[in-house]
Amino acid sequence: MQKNKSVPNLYVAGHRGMVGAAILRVLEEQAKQSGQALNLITRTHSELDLTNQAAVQEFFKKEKPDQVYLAAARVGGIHANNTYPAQFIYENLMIEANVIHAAFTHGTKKLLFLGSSCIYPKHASQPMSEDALLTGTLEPTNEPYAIAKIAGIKLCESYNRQYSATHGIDYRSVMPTNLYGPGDNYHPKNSHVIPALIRRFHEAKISNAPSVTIWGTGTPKREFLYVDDMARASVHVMNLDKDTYAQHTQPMCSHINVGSGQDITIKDLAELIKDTVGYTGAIEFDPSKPDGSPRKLMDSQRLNSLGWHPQVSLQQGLANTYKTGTDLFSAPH
Ligand SMILES: NC(=O)C1=CN([C@@H]2O[C@H](COP(=O)(O)OP(=O)(O)OC[C@H]3O[C@@H](n4cnc5c(N)ncnc54)[C@H](OP(=O)(O)O)[C@@H]3O)[C@@H](O)[C@H]2O)C=CC1
Ligand SMILES: C[C@H]1O[C@H](OP(=O)(O)OP(=O)(O)OC[C@H]2O[C@@H](n3cnc4c(=O)[nH]c(N)nc43)[C@H](O)[C@@H]2O)[C@@H](O)[C@@H](O)C1=O
Repeated sequence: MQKNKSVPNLYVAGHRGMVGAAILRVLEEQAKQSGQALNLITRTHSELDLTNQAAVQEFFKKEKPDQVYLAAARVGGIHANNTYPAQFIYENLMIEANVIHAAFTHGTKKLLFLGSSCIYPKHASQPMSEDALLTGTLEPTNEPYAIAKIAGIKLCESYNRQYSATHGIDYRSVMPTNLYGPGDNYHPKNSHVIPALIRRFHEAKISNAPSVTIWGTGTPKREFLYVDDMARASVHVMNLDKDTYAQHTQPMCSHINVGSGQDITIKDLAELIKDTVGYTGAIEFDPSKPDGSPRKLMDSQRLNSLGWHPQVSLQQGLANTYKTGTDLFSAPH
């Protein structure tokens, strides 16, 4: 595609993932509505392994993106985090360090890093504000992933602190709550709870199974956000002017929460998904499986006060996801 030199080059890392693909949709929609050209840069994982420092440096030297959306990561639910902790900490640290340092080295002024609500302490007071970071012990099932995500925030903060005045860089971090939507990972064990349960209830409906088993006690509470709302938040935060962002993320131009503002027990979520799928059997619980954090509701008032609000309710989002989901059950992940 012919590049238009007068508009910025935007690199979306992880563009084939659930969030990266949604960010592309939002950028494309905004470009269409405004009539402006869009210079997108993308690479698949097999074209560019972001854990490879030399390859990442070469890529940034060649493409020199003006803006980077860093949505590539090793991602998974409670079982995957608990089973593959080395991959979760190593790959995420490498991806973040390589991309953020290469962005700085090759003149990228704006970067948005995607973290996660698991950065906050297991027993943080609810709702969790941005200031709860590093105030207590993390949830053990995902501590390695959380440590890597905290390192990503600190990379952005540190590069800003050292180089913002001299090099004009402006690296920001958003902390999404649990996300779901089209393009999710439906692996029976490694996925997050929503895609896992959509698949399990759907398969039980097809096979007329008498019951479906939910991991854990059903008592933990989670906050869920539809991925298109997350993508709109990402583009919104990237495009806030520097002074506005700095004023709202004092003292260190740090991270900002992105959540729906409402949470639900896993038991009630299971009932909702059961209804969405149209399954009529029973629900059972397996308390031998981990519950993880008891509650993870984020305080997203900072971002709300900056003009972003979620648009898609959990009921609507689940219905949209189920409509698009079943053909993805057999996708590799
Ligand atoms: N999903 C959720 O509930 C939440 C997600 N987040 C964060 O949002 C971001 C996006 O997550 P999501 O879209 O759900 O994740 P996905 O697993 O759907 O997508 C991740 C993407 O990153 C790519 N990727 C992974 N490793 C590498 C690598 N070494 N080199 C190049 N590309 C790589 C994957 O490519 P491939 O598939 O080919 O490996 C994939 O395109 C992540 O930072 C995640 O931590 C935060 C909170 C909740
Ligand atoms: C986004 C977030 O995701 C992970 O943390 P998590 O919030 O624990 O996410 P989860 O979706 O896997 O589980 C939520 C709850 O749901 C229960 N649950 C029931 N039945 C199933 C089930 O079948 N699959 C899964 N995965 N969970 C189930 C499960 O026991 C837990 O109580 C981390 O990767 C973390 O690092 C992170 O960032």
